[in-house]
Amino acid sequence: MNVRSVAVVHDSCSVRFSFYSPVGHGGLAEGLSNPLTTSFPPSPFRSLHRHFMVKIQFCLHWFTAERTFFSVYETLGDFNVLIGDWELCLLRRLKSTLVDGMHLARGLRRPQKKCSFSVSLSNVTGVIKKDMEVQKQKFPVNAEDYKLFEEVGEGVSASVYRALCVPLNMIVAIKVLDLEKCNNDLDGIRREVQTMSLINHPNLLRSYCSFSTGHNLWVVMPFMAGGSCLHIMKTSYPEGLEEPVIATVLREVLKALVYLHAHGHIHRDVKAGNILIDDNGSIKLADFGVSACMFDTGDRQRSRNTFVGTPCWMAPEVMQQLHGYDFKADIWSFGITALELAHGHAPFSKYPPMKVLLMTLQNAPPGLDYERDKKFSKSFKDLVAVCLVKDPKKRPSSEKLLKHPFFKHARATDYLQRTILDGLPPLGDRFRTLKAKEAELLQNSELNGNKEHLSQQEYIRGISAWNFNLEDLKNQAALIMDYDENSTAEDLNACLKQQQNKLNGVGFSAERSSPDIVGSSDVGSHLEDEIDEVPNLEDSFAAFPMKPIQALKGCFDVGQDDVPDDEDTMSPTMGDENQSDIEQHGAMKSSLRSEDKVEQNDTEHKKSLMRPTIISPKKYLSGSLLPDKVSSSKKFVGDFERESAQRGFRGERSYSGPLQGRQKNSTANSHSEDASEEALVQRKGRFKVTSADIKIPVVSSNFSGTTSSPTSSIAASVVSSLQTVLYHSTLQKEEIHRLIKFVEQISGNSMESVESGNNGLSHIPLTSPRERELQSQLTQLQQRNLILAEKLQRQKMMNAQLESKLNDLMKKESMEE
Ligand SMILES: Nc1ncnc2c1ncn2[C@@H]1O[C@H](COP(=O)(O)OP(=O)(O)OP(=O)(O)O)[C@@H](O)[C@H]1O
Repeated sequence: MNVRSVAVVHDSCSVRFSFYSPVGHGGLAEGLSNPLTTSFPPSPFRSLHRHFMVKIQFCLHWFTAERTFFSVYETLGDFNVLIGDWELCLLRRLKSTLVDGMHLARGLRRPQKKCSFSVSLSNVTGVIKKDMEVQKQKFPVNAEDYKLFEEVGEGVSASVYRALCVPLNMIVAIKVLDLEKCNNDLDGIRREVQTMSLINHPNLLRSYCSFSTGHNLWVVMPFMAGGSCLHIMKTSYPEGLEEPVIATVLREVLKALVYLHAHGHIHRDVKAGNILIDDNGSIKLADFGVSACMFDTGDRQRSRNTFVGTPCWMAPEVMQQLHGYDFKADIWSFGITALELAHGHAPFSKYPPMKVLLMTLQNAPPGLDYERDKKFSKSFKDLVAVCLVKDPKKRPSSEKLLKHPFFKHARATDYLQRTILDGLPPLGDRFRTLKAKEAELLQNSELNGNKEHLSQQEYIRGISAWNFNLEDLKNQAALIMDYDENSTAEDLNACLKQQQNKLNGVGFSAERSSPDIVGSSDVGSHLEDEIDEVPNLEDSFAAFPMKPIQALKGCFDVGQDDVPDDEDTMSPTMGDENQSDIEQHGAMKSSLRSEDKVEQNDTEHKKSLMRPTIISPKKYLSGSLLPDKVSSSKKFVGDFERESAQRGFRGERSYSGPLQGRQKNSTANSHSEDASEEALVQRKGRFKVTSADIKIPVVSSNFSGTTSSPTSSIAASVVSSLQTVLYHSTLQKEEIHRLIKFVEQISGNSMESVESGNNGLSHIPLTSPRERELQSQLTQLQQRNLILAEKLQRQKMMNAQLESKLNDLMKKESMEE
């Protein structure tokens, strides 16, 4: 099929509908809800044997027998025409347009007689033409046919260059992946490349071709001259974008998601950094490195239980890994992306991943609730609210979401060209400037010894090399409330109200838009279930709080110097010592709280109420967030490097790694033959641990030199469950602390020691039923705590027995050998 003929056939399309509308716009609405009677023109795409997109220009005339009372000329965005689905698609689309039209007609408020409208479809637009024409071209698969120019982007696994495809005389982008450095994620790369070559949607970044050269894989794709939305925000809009811009960008992204979901894919990494803009304002969603297919079966199906994504954007069900997840995970990330575009950064982005996980699970979903969000429309706030519902079932599908009234604020994509792209320096220059800034920041921070400030800054700016040490991780496992230091006094009030509402709602994890509570309020009951299920090892592994910790331990960079002597602190072989470690941690937090200064004024007082458990941000993210190469003077691709890259040789530049951490990781991999290490895949900015892949390390001092046996894995699992119990126990302690703190705040009494349990409480005069209710909850929690401690003790004994049996078994085995 040649492009020209599509255009011609398409040109001739014209649709005419009529329906009877007895009274005013109400009648129109009625008319819309009935099937429209019409004969559709034949699909102009009949002869095409695949899906593809068209952009339709239409002119809508609304008229009665006497006169046309209004006309609307509009361009329908790209819409997906499925073969054989033409009528349905058209009808659906027109209906939604008519609803828009109806809003316009609302002002008329006059009885109508017979109403009809006609729609003429004008043409397939240039974008599609371009795509189709480009698609038809054959891209060479030799590195010599491409000329690499400047570097325009960098990710975990790759660097991206602007390049010229010499035979076609066309500017393209080439993603260069160093296969040697990504060899623990070849499957991911294969999936990414495959998905990119198969997708066909104007809002998705596809690849023209890919080939390997030396130990590099080159993926040739359209060059998106505007770069990513994150890049644009970093350069010019650190406080976020304007609402019509956000609406326009999000609508395009949503169209991409509708397509992906309709084809059974979950993107799993929707965020501003993966939304690319071309110089004409068109938008493409990129990065299919962690996408998954719902139609996968067998082993691949397990990927839908994979702990994957980027923490701030990750849906609660993805973190929990309890029942797997589906397309709705993308809707959550989409909601977070909306907030990211509105504020310039994602919610919780200043916190380290462990906290992000806990906050996502325990806090009410973030939203546009603060004073600074007053400028945003109700429909925007609603869009965010419907996406950020903890229960995935209650989130709308992408298709439904596309009909959300918020998208009425969306404009044609050339609006983006006129607004956010106008005046921007070329992408390569921007990329270079940003990198130089980052390097400078790194240098200054290192000079000032102020790494944590740097970490936070960089993290907020989107550079998320998840680089930890274990001690930090443990410290991060603190429950904190959503409190933003940048908030205004009104924000604080709003936040206070929110927190009080949460308290009033008994649990601490109120769901703004959903009554479902995912969090600590029901920890006790869950916990009891878990304890009862200890022998059911599969289930015990599925318990949330343990998994992220294990996942984080294995997944992130734990540099040699970061690893404490008690390296197995969080490992399943954790013994009493480690238990006391966790307790110590709890104690540390409570001591921190007790050190809280008496607040001077009201606002400060409120602040203290809102962040009772924020712990010192000491060493949030250990180590640099920047690639090694950033700090080196050799940051920008020079001729030599270009040449090297063209020869498939990238020398010392570890592009594919984040960098410091990634290199450490690969070192760790190389020096460790431990299979448990191999299964864990580390990524910068997002992490990926397949539950099926995680092999819990079972090596302990007791079993030194042994490989895992069924018995040892049972022991490991039991210990893992114990850890879960411990963890829950810590969580409960925190709940108690918070309750006490709250009671303290409202009664105006200070308590000497929260650790004194009931005794401490008895000093408080209970003046209101609410206080009494809280106290009874507190007592219940404390009782549960006691029961749990007992159960824990029993489990410990069981574990000791198992260990001794295991030792006996092993002795026997070694004697037999
Ligand atoms: N086609 C393109 N045109 C212009 N810039 C691009 C293009 N593709 C990618 N980039 C830029 O390069 C950056 C890294 O690309 P990409 O996200 O594909 O790499 P990655 O290794 O998968 O990254 P990560 O896993 O960290 O998200 C992007 O954030 C974007 O800024």
